[in-house]
Amino acid sequence: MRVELDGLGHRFPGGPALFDDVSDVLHPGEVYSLTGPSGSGKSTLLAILAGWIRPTSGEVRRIGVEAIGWVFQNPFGVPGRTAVDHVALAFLARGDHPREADASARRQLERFGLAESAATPFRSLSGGEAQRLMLARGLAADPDLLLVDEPTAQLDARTALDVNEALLAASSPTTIVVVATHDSRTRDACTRHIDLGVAVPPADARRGADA
Ligand SMILES: Nc1ncnc2c1ncn2[C@@H]1O[C@H](COP(=O)(O)OP(=O)(O)OP(=O)(O)O)[C@@H](O)[C@H]1O
Repeated sequence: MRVELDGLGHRFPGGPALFDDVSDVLHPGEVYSLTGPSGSGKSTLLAILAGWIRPTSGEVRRIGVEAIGWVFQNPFGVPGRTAVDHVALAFLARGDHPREADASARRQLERFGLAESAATPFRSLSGGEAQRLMLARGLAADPDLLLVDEPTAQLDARTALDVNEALLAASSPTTIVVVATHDSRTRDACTRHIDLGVAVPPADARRGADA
């Protein structure tokens, strides 16, 4: 299984070129950071990887990738359901027996430093705990490709540190993980890096488009 990025570039109609000629091959077992300044197209590239947006140049080849999961920057869950319920649901959806699903969910929570919060309702989790729960749940579903958009954007520095540490636990031999971030510490927690570089100033980009 792999995802091949072949000369990817994108420009929304009437907008500047966001990135150009991005090529890489993504493999399971790695956690890829996707960095670049605000507006450089990180979220757009995630959407291209997911197949939601067609790039204006180049091609994405998803080889053997069927299930794609997302973790968004705003954690969402069922307020009254416990942390362990959120993760167990992913195992139940994979066909596990409820007792096995519960045990697997607890192991998964432990991996993400949430063992103590297993019985805590989602509404009472801190922002960092909720974000780690989203990562735990995202990986529990065992997607082939997990796309994580700015996981620390809404968090203070101390809480972001916990989430960055959780990213170190996010590597899975059966999942390609891609994390869009502008946080250098989140980048450092990843095992491989894709940098979209400096955003092209709109005026220059338009001149390029008109040329
Ligand atoms: N559907 C769309 N149509 C037109 N322009 C868009 C669309 N989606 C995003 N853009 C523009 O494309 C640019 C890149 O957006 P994107 O969200 O991909 O960047 P980003 O690097 O993730 O930014 P940030 O770090 O601020 O989240 C922005 O200027 C944005 O306004």
